Amino acid sequence: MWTELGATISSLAVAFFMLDKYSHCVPYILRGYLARNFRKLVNFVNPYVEITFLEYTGERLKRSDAFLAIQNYLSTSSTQNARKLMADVANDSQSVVLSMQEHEEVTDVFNGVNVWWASGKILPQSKTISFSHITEEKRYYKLTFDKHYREIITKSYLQHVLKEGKEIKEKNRQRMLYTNTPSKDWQGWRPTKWGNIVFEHPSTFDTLAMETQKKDEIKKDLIKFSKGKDYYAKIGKAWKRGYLLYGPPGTGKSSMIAAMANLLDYDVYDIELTTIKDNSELRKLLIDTKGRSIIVIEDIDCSLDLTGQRKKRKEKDDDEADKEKDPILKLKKEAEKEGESGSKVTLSGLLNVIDGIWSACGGERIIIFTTNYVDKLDPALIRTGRMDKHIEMSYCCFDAFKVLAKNYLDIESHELFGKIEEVFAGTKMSPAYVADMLMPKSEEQDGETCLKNLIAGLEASKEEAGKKSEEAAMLEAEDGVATEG
Ligand SMILES: Nc1ncnc2c1ncn2[C@@H]1O[C@H](COP(=O)(O)OP(=O)(O)OP(=O)(O)O)[C@@H](O)[C@H]1O
Ligand SMILES: [Mg+2]
Repeated sequence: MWTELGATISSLAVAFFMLDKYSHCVPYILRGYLARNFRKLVNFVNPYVEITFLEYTGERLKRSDAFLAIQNYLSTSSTQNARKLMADVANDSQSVVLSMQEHEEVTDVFNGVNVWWASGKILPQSKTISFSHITEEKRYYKLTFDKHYREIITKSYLQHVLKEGKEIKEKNRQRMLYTNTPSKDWQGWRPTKWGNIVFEHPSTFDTLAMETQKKDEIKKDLIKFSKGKDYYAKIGKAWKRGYLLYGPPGTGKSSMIAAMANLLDYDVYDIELTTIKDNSELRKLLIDTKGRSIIVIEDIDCSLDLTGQRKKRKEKDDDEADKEKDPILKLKKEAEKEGESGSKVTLSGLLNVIDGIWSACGGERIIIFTTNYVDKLDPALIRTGRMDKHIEMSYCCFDAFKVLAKNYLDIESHELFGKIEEVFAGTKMSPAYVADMLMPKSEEQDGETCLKNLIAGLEASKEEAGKKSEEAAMLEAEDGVATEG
């Protein structure tokens, strides 16, 4: 095809050169006419149409869905045609998915019509380090076809490619766990806002120890959300849902997130707020997340002092004047500045990301905040509508213990259960502790030994708690006497 086209164009070029050389022989009017219409002439004899699909559209904020679909679609046809391929592992971790490398070409046939796909990249114009996206490499796919088939290709064929590509992507999809990278890595040859690894957490709702009724309610809520595309469109709400998970350490908040992701088959984006410079960076990160995902901000109360930040900064400014005077303090301050994370994400920035106008990009997303101290959070952050559902992860109850005993020891009932239920009343033990007690530590330890160990542990902690409360009561009484005195 290219040889033919090249030959035609070079013949035209030769004709034009001859025309120019012997211009004195050609009438002036005809010469002008030919010059003006040279391009039209080339287009006329060129029987092919080209369509380019760039990897990034819209000022590089989001990867083009079409590009990804084409990449997946070509992964099947290129395996037979292309000579340079790239390999990746499929989601079963057993097979390999191949895709064509850059500057490769493959042919495809649709309803008897031949089309040609070529992959390529536009390299940066200069290799100097620049912070402008213009200098970054741009990958693309180029589709070439005979212009007589314009209708069938631009309509039916492209639709077929996008549909097939999406299906292949879904089939080969590996669920990912993403975490945000520092913004200095967002520029350059391989911009990456998110670092990722394959998500393989084994936690499920079956392994999660909590009251059965509460667990079922959460499961139903999640499934209803994931099937709610049309419903959310009907009521005019962005297709997203916020969950607040709160409770003491080791009560299964992180395990719950993993179980949710496994139930819905979603990716997980774990946002580390302290490494994000400002609200605009936070927004960019959010835009670069895909649908069908869970966006997590763990320990929201520790991530940023969202409420106190402004106050602290003001106090700092007041100190500034004093430090300027003292050279040692000045040096210390500079060193501190270097080590500082420097995050300027504010409460309003975070709220904007959760339910501002940008939050609707993508759809089908769950936002989860976790905290050990729900009372510390700003009410604006957790009001209904922002965090649609508040889930308390509490200390281990007998119901939760039964789930753990079944999972860890394969025991569904035992004569010691009565005793255990008795000891559980009034103890505050995290499921993490109970799970650890129930895990056999050697080949010799059987289920009964583990249950006995648990009873001993629970009784010991109950005794200790009793002693502590006695001591506290005594201190209180002493205080009372002292104040009276
Ligand atoms: N409800 C639970 N069901 C089953 N296992 C649990 C549960 N809670 C805790 N565990 C066990 O304890 C470990 C720690 O739990 P997890 O990390 O989910 O707690 P967390 O609430 O996120 O704690 P933190 O507040 O410290 O982050 C888990 O790996 C799991 O084995
Ligand atoms: Mg956790």
